[in-house]
Amino acid sequence: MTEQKTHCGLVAVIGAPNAGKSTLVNQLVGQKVAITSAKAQTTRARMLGIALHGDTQMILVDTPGIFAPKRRLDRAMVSAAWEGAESADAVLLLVDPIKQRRHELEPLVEALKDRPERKILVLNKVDIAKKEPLLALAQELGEKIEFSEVYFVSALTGDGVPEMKQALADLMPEGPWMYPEDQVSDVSERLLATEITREQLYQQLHEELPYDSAVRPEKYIQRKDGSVEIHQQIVVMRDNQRMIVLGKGGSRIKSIGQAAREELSELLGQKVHLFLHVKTDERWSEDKEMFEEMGLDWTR
Ligand SMILES: Nc1nc2c(ncn2[C@@H]2O[C@H](COP(=O)(O)OP(=O)(O)OP(=O)(O)O)[C@@H](O)[C@H]2O)c(=O)[nH]1
Repeated sequence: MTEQKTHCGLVAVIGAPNAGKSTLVNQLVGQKVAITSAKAQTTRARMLGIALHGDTQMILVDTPGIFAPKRRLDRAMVSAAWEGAESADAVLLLVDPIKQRRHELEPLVEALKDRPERKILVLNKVDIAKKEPLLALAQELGEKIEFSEVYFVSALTGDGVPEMKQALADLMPEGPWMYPEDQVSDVSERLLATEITREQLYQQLHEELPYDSAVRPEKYIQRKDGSVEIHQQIVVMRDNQRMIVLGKGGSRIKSIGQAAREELSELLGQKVHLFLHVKTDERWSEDKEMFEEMGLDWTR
């Protein structure tokens, strides 16, 4: 019997905030591994999504949107993004043709153009974008960066994604798989659980909740009856934000907890008991321990 050769490689997904990177990674993996939201900069730490295609395993690095960093949290996010791109077998530049802003794209173009990795341009949101500006943008970017390929996709509907996935798989070098066949991400269930709560916070509070909030894992207990008990702390900077998260008579936090619990039960395939606590800590974004819990590097 001839042994079948496997392929394995790294694909970095780079793009401005809100371009749809997490949505694309979820689509390529075939299940939700990264949270998404209409609020920019939802993705914080670098995370891996693991996609399979035939005998090929692709390790997708979903990077936080790159922007001009000022605060420590932002700087840590940006450096996590570039570390993700290093030594990748392909770097995907994902662009939202509708909302892309010049000042967000420029630094990306500058940083990418001389990099040695194979670069692929992916124009996203074809489900809502008009064809003419889409082609013009592809041409404009193609003049600045040497892309080996260009794809037009909708990460949301999946349109164009299978063709792109096939092409990416073909680029991956021969080698053993780095992760077991059934593993879809490198994020622990404990951390994924906090991300699901954070997604609900964003979805239910929209612009009311500033970007300065975090969800920390407190306890994660597997119960003997097959269910899991999860305790998390929602940290905000100010007391009025705490009141917003709690809502009238605790109604908002209840609804956030309920939605997060339902989604987690489905993802984990077991019954979930979720306990959320809201805490005000105006200095959390200067807290080393919290940074490390979120998988970010404090020293940047
Ligand atoms: N119509 C449409 N919307 C999309 C598409 N892809 C992503 N979106 C939406 O765009 C928003 C941003 O998507 P995300 O996947 O969170 O974007 P991101 O690039 O990971 O964002 P950051 O975490 O801020 O870096 C969400 O509301 C998505 O539902 C698409 O192909 N079509």
